[in-house]
Amino acid sequence: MSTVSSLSAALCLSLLSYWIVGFSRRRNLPYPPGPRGLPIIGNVLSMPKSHLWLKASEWGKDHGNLVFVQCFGSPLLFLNSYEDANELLDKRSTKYSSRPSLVMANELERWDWLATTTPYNDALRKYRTYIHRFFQSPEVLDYKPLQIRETHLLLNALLDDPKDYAKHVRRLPGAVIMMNVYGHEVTNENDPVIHLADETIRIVGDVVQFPILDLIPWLKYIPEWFPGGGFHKVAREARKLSYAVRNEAHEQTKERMANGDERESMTSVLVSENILEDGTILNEGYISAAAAATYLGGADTSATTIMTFILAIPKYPEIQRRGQEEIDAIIGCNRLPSFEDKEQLPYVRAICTEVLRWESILPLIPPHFTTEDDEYKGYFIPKGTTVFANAWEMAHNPTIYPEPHDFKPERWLGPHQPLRPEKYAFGFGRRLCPGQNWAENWSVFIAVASLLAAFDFEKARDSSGRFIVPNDSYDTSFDTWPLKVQNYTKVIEGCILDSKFSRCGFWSFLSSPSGDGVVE
Ligand code: HEM
Repeated sequence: MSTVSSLSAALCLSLLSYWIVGFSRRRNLPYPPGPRGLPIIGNVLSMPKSHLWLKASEWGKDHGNLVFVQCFGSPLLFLNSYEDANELLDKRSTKYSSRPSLVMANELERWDWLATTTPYNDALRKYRTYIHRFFQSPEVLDYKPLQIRETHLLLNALLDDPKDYAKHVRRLPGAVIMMNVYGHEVTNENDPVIHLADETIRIVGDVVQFPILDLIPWLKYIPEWFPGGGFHKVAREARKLSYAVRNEAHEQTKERMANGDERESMTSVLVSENILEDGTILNEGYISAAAAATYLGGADTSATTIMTFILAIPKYPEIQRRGQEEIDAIIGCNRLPSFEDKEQLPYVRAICTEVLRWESILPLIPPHFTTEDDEYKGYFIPKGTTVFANAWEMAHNPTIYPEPHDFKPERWLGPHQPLRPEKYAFGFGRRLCPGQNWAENWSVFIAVASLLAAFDFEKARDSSGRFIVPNDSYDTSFDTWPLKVQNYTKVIEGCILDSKFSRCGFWSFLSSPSGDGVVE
């Protein structure tokens, strides 16, 4: 079949689905407002290549907080306000908790086992139960000492090699998660398990190259030799990776267990509990999928949060000073912060909260998908609508947060605080991030408090001694068009800090081999 006839067939199919959606619409209720689209293709031409959240905010200015668009008959709804997201995604989560089907990612590359892309089904409920059990509170795995140890390793690495700060920061959550999930110890920067997982994150991000397949799913049938069939090769490579990332570290954990060399982890506990008399493991596929999804969901997001702190702090020396004064007054100079200090460090906690708001780590919450028709505020929301909560717009609404682009921890002090970013930054309803507690309450806090305690951050200078303006653009790493799940990863390129290790003389014990954070 020629390309032209393929496209005509695809357009006919799209027209049909457009017609079906229109037909099933309840005649007495309109769709929510939105920009006018063209026949058949709808709003496809208005969809930006990146930063869809900004476009959704812009549409919101003209059409209100609910914005409805269509792409080739597929309905998309943007929720620009927390109230609407809370009402639909939290309170009506029975209807709003699935995920849209992704042709390239799920069908061809076989990432369908990944929690973030799985529809709301039994497998997802299993994954979430597992992750919750081990990550929701530190009681099961007692991950706090490990977080402290890895944070101290980060401080040491920054001391030795401040220029590579991004690499050191990235290691921190990755190493803790690998230990929690597999009992795998990350000993150096060339760790093969981390390398495989990071490669996976990159490849999943590359799905963006083939948006057309999600728009016109029928195109997946064109053969590899046919013009435009290059996606088959990419999908083949990705399938290998999908298999490897789910199974390799899992198998290594089983090997360690067989050799009596296991360290307690999510995988080792679940495998032991599910082993049958004949040696097979009940639910093994779910166990390996949940474990792999944990790293993929938690490493980049947590690292980006800490990087955002490092980006903010040299721009606001006054905030750095105030945070350090609080730490010095409460903790003094003889030890580094511990989790027990958290209650007594309100300003440091306020910095962590502002980090979560200031540069929304996931500006568009990964899309939810409706599994039933719904009515809301007099509008009709059809089954099969892809729903995006626009966390960026929620976090930068000037009526809630005056001067929203400024980094102001003070917002989070005192009795009358605005809407807290935890309410939307970790998503909604039945898809709420299962790593929220691990990240927010433990990992990010201890990293921020320890970095403040140990370092003075300031902008680097050029050879003439002038401050270099940090490059604060974020990389978008995971981006599935037209769904545009944008997940910032690497934050700052080029210079950002001269970490002056002048604070309290902590260097004397940090650079000691134990790095245990207590001055002898
Ligand atoms: C500051 C760090 C983090 C942020 C900002 C964050 C944010 C999010 C968001 C917005 C979602 C989508 C929720 C939704 O669809 O409504 C999500 C899902 C998810 N997160 Fe996190 N996350 C973070 C850390 C973590 C950590 C540490 C883990 C693992 C321990 C993790 C594992 C997951 C998983 C597995 C999902 C998929 C859940 C599902 O689709 O049902 N995340 N996260």
